[in-house]
Amino acid sequence: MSAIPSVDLKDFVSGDAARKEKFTAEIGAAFEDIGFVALSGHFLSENLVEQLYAEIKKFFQLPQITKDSYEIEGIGGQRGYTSFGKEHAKGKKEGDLKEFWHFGQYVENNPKLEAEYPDNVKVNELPDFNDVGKETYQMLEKTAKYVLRALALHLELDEMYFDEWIKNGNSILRPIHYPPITSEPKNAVRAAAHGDINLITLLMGAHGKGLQVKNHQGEWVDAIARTDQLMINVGDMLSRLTNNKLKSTIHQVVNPPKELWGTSRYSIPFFMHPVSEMPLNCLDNCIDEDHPKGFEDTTAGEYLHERLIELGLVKK
Ligand SMILES: O=C(O)CCC(=O)C(=O)O
Ligand SMILES: [Fe+2]
Repeated sequence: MSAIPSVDLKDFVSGDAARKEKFTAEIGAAFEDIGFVALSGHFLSENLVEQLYAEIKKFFQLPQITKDSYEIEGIGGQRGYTSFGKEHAKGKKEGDLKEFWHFGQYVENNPKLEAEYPDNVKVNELPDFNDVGKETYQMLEKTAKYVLRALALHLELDEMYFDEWIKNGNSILRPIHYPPITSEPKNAVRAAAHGDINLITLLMGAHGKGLQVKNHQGEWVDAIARTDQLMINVGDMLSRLTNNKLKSTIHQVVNPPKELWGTSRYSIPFFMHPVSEMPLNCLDNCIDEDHPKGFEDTTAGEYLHERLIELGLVKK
């Protein structure tokens, strides 16, 4: 049996109260324990997923000089391309063995946020890349909205509690390419052990081996999803908000065995962020004598800024 429980979002949106409660209880229990679930019944079609993989493979195969022209100074890697080895996990000096692209929010009817967020970057060489990225972004955002509604119910909040904070939120869709390994990586790994910064992460591409999650015994367990499932996990923002009732579990992507060094890995996390004003102050109903308040008050914007400095993406 897999260490990661499976849930089906169709239960939540079925219109059947018992199925909705079942989904809420299952995902709530999983997020209080291992912090990860494999989710089917999401809003991504097979066709869209195939198209996105095709586009991102084409992008990462472009000449390095073309890719470099999409790496934009001064926006902390928040949009466009980030080259190989730039990002490192918190507290680690070796860069991760990956290059990636960022799609950001498509703001609607909000001039303040349009000014706050960097513009999305258009890849001129690939006519469909941008539209396919946008559609995937919006389908994952919709999936995340329902997952957060279930979590709100689990936390005994209003079902729509997160809705106002995630509308036009600062989420990021990050197609990642881990290239073939060509020489002994020493201490560097594809993605060193880390917790995600955001509220929740929806990960496409966890079908092969590589992603591992640290369980409560401190052992690394494989997190492998079926092809129709997204891997979903709690990020540090949600862990803070819930005073660590929901667990942001440390995970990593290990290097393959030497005979597979010649293969690339492609994965596509969607990091669900709220707007920067969202308070991350621990919820009152998550604080009691046995669970004293464990985190200082902050906002999503302040917290994100602090964490991007630690990752080497933003300078102080
Ligand atoms: O590549 C993966 O499967 C996971 C990547 C990851 O954990 C991350 O980018 O935060
Ligand atoms: Fe992660």
